[in-house]
Amino acid sequence: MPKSSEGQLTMEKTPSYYVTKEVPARIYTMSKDTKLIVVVRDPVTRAISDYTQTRSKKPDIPSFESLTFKNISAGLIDTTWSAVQIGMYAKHLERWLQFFPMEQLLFVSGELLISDPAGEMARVQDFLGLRRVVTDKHFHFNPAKGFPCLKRPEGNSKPHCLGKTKGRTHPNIDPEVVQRLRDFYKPFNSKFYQMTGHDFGWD
Ligand SMILES: Nc1ncnc2c1ncn2[C@@H]1O[C@H](COP(=O)(O)OS(=O)(=O)O)[C@@H](OP(=O)(O)O)[C@H]1O
Repeated sequence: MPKSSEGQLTMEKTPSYYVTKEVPARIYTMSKDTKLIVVVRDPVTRAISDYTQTRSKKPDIPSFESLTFKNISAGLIDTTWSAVQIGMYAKHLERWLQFFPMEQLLFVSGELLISDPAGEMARVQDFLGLRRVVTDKHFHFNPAKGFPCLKRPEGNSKPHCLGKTKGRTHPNIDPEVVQRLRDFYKPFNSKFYQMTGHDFGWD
């Protein structure tokens, strides 16, 4: 990581850090004061989003339904499938808490990042000890995309939306499978709400 000068913050983003076993110890060794920000969303939607992303690169992969189960008739969920495993947020958090206190972690709601981006960005800026420079003036909701886009508060420049690979249409998943996943995640979600002191409203 490059060093930050006075008045600067160095930031780095890697989605797989949160779930990679060796990472908390490595970051702690690098700098134990590091602040950690994780965007989390409903783990069921997250799994479907993950699958949609993989399928866009490998269209021949098996169905979501068949990948979800180790044994479909016994209803045994395959927790080794990364799309399922990543959403067990409480399990991953336990590893982080062996190195970092909860005060150094911020969990941003992926749902609120869409419905109230300025509100979530206020939490991020407060957490980082920054003035609230990014506000609702910086967001423009694009109804066609169904997502907020970034804009400059002054002038008429075109808002910047995320690219086509974000916000893809998800396939329809068998509602029974969705319900089985909901039931599976329930205890992990409750534990996560309890650990973070924040109810993300996924159940
Ligand atoms: N403003 C805005 N514009 C577009 N997309 C948005 C936005 N805010 C959040 N999202 C959601 O971000 C999801 C993609 O994020 P990823 O976690 O896949 O990104 S990354 O690959 O880890 O960088 C993506 O998930 P999918 O809808 O499943 O594609 C979006 O729902």
